[in-house]
Amino acid sequence: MAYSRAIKLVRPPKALSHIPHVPYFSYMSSLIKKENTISRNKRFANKLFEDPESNGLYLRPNVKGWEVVVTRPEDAKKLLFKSDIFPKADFTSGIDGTILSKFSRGPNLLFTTGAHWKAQRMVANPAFHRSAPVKLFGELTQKLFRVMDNRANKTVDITRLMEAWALDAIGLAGFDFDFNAIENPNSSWVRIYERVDKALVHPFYSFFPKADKYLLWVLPNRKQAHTDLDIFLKMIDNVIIAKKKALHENKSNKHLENSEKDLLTLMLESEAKGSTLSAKELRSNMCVFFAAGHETTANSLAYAIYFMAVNPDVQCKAREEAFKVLGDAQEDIMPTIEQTKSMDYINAVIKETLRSHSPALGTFARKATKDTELGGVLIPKDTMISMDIFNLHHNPNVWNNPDEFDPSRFLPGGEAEKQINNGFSWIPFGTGARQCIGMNFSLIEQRVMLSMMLRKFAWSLPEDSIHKDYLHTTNLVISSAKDLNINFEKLY
Ligand code: HEM
Repeated sequence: MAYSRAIKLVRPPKALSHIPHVPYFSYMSSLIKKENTISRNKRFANKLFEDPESNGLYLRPNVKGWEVVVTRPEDAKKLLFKSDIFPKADFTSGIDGTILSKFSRGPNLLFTTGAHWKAQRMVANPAFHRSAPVKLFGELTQKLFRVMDNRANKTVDITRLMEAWALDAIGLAGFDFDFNAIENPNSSWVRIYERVDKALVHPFYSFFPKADKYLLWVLPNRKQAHTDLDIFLKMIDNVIIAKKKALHENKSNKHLENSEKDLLTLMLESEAKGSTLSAKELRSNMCVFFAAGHETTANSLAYAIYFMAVNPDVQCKAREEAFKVLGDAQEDIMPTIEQTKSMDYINAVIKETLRSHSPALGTFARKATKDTELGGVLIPKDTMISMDIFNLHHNPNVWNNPDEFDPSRFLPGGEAEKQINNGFSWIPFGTGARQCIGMNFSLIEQRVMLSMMLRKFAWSLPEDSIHKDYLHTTNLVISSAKDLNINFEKLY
């Protein structure tokens, strides 16, 4: 029994034997050892692209079994648009009580499907359309400058700094809660959140969720993470109760423009006009905004800063644009929403960063509802399938010299515009009905922060950086770069 289960785990199903697969043990060992994203993909997937006959499909293990992975734009279109054939696979069942299920795998936008998901998206869409808190993002960037100014040493771990900035941004813009991570990265709320966040992505518990429930008595650190999570969830519950009360008593943050209100208030206001979400759904969505919106944006910002450090000409052009749009006075200028729309080059840098190193390495798996075809081969009913964003963005049959960082691809008349399947060859936020709801929110965050940063500092990579030859990123679902130190020089 145990033997046959083990065989089932390490060997792909017979029905999928026509699709090449990665070797189970070396792939798992690569995940557990947090092997660098580029080298993992070179070893396991890139070989496919060398074969002219390849349809870009391959098989790899996920937490629920084996999934087919897709790397071509034409297959992305079918997979992500035909949600009747390929709805999201259910990743919520069978793991009640784990950190993942308590924090993010609940009744929220990311994990529900069908009518349940639609009802939630109807409440959340108007909130995300109205939200564009440029003033808040600008003020947080000024706060960050004050902290950077006060440091004697101008070499900064940019991943840590962007994580602090993005945590304050999502706390305040999400539900008006101030972590104050920029000024006090060791505050108790920041530490609680960090411990929860770290516990969420632990590969061992992702693949062996039962240990997270039944073995806590021998796992004191894990038990502590559960306690931290309970405290964090209670805090969110209290914020929701207070917001609802304020709204009911007509005392919510009315003084703010709509675009500056937090997402929770905007969602509660949009509820007032029709469908409502339960307290559990609201809490679950707040958690998902953290899980899906914090590290993704933080890493995207850190990567953009890295790419501008190793491409000084790109940094120079981006700075010229920041001066052109915001003026060259020697003081902080916070962009308006209109100004963020006229930053063509900075936008191209952000887009090329997201092509080259999208923090979301892939989409969540879908599950085929019937026997169907993808990439010219049979996909049997119940097969799990996901989009490999990293390999799509690095597919040399799709992008010219994909390993080169070249923002001009995204300028008017550039390569991106000319691609026939353009809409599906650049999908850092996914595509189709389940496209990232926070896409514009995140792009605005990035335009505000980077344009202000470019006016205030020039930066470079230290001589001894481990990232000198290429950006070393790792992780299972959301990539990040460790020890990404950057030297900053103040311009005013
Ligand atoms: C650079 C930043 C971001 C990246 C790269 C990113 C990436 C993605 C991707 C690839 C998906 C689609 C997953 C799939 O199809 O399986 C997604 C969905 C989602 N993202 Fe983002 N995201 C980012 C920022 C944000 C932010 C800031 C928020 C919220 C404040 C957010 C909230 C969500 C939610 C709720 C979904 C699920 C939408 C649905 O299924 O209806 N994301 N994101």
